[in-house]
Amino acid sequence: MSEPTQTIEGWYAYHDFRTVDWASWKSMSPEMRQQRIESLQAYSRSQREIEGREDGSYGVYLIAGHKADMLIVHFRKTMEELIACKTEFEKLEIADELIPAYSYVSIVELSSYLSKPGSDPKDDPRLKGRLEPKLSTQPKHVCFYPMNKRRNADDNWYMLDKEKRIELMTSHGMIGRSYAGRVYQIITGSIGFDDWEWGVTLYAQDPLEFKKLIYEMRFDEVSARYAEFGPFYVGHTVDEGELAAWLNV
Ligand code: VOV
Repeated sequence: MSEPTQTIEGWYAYHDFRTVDWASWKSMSPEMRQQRIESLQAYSRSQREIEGREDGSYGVYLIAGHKADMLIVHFRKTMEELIACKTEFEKLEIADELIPAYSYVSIVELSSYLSKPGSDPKDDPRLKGRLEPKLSTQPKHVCFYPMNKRRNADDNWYMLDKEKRIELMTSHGMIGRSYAGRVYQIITGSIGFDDWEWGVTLYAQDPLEFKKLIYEMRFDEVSARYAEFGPFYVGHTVDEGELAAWLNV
């Protein structure tokens, strides 16, 4: 058996994709719409306060294409809190108009591939920011997709020996680092939690950087040979005022 890679985990993550039922939304009276928008804004503001308490993080995004219209991301200390976030949202009146399109449950994960042998990654103070990322400080655009590492008879990531996996991940890290300051990645592990093995959440000021980075990685062996991808979602962050303007009919 190959030696499993040690991982350390941070906040639990819930990516909640929604589609607006525009027909139902448009058929409401302006007063009903306004009331629902205001309660969504109040909910959103209260969720954002979690960052100040360092107990989690929250972000709202508009999504391009027909797969979803918006994305709400919750980071929390426990799985129970993720469920509470979901329930609190569903109890809002406007949730009846925001139809679930996709969701992803995972936990922020760092693997030990590139850490120095013998060192305890938990001793590194820089890690806190990576394990407990603040969504409010991320660049404007977001890209999310789930992925697996392949387990075919010929190409099975989980049967490679540790040295080979370190070699491949080193090459992966080098490509990623050439995008330093332009693309920020949050890797969340989801084995046992959701249908894929990882969620990849990327942030960039310019969405074209997503295409450039992901394309370049396709040529790198770890992605070319071992990666399998789920659906891709791309969009940008909005504050409460922009959210209200977007919902305004
Ligand atoms: C800004 C870009 C960027 C950078 C700098 C970066 C670096 C790194 C490092 C240093 C490490 C390993 C240690 C750790 O920190 O965990 C990882 C780990 C990982 N990555 Fe990565 N990655 C990036 C970006 C990046 C992208 C775009 C993808 C999607 C792949 C693609 O083809 O679409 C990805 C995937 C992953 C995954 C699934 C893991 C976990 C793999 C496992 O088997 O455990 N990643 N990644």
